[in-house]
Amino acid sequence: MSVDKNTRNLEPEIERDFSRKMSYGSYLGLGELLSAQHPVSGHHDEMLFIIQHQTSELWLKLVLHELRGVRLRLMADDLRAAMKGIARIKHIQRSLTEQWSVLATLTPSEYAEFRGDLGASSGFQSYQYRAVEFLLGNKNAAMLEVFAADPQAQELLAALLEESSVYDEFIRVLHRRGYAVGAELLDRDVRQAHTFDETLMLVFREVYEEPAANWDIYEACEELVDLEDNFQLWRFRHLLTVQRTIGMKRGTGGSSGAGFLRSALDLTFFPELYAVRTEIRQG
Ligand code: HEM
Ligand SMILES: N[C@@H](CC(=O)c1ccccc1NC=O)C(=O)O
Repeated sequence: MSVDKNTRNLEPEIERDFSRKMSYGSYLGLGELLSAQHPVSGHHDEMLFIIQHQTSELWLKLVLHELRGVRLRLMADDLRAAMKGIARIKHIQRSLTEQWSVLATLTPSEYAEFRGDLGASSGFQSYQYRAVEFLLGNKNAAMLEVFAADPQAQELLAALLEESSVYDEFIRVLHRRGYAVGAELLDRDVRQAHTFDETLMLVFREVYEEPAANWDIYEACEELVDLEDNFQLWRFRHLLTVQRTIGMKRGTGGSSGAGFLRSALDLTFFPELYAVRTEIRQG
């Protein structure tokens, strides 16, 4: 069908009556989604700030959903299906990191006009962000305090704190495959952050020294490194955005600000997978 006067004719078969049928908007809950933006300052740029956070939270919701799926597939020893989930998460992470450039168009002067209206609210109170950290194995029970006024969020984090992480389950796959994973690691207190384990690093050295003999594990290890890399890139872009927007001011959430965020770059999910790089012996 050709276009006349730069106007497209609507084909007669196109559905028009949604009084009894599910429509695009009703399926997606757009009524709710698009009425959830409530600027408090009256400043033009606050809409950007709100939407940047809301889209990030939506993607975090999917990351959590996929991480739970990955954990289940690892429990079922289905490494290939687990890797499919990680591949998707990696794309979401790239999108989340890329999105910082939109917020970087907010100048310090513009932000200063409505920052005071944000009160004590801060991304530090993002329970989904914390849930992702927990699911990857960086548990921190002290984080739960912040959610005392939000019982649903606190319960979700309390439950995740008690559960095994994606990394715990990957380590169990290694054990079931016959790799020499230490018993202390298999019986570790999952409420604590995972910390460096020498025997696990030695298992990875075996894998990395003979990739062909350990192919799917080797591949999974590299996928996990990608995941941590991407997570750190997001943190770093957040730090840079914070520095260019509020400099060295304290955070609305009460922290020292940039210094506190920089210290998050020292956190690690899969320390043995980085340490093994130093240990690989030359052939
Ligand atoms: C101009 C933009 C932003 C500024 C100036 C900013 C600033 C800060 C600061 C200073 C903190 C430290 C906690 C505090 O004392 O408040 C923080 C934490 C945090 N922010 Fe932002 N932020 C910005 C945008 C965002 C966006 C778009 C997200 C996306 C969800 C986000 C998510 C977080 C998270 C998850 C934390 C906790 C990080 C951690 O525990 O290491 N922030 N932010
Ligand atoms: N912590 C930021 C405020 C902020 O960025 C923020 C405020 C409310 C909801 C989300 C936020 N984003 C990230 O921290 C600041 O100190 O300016």
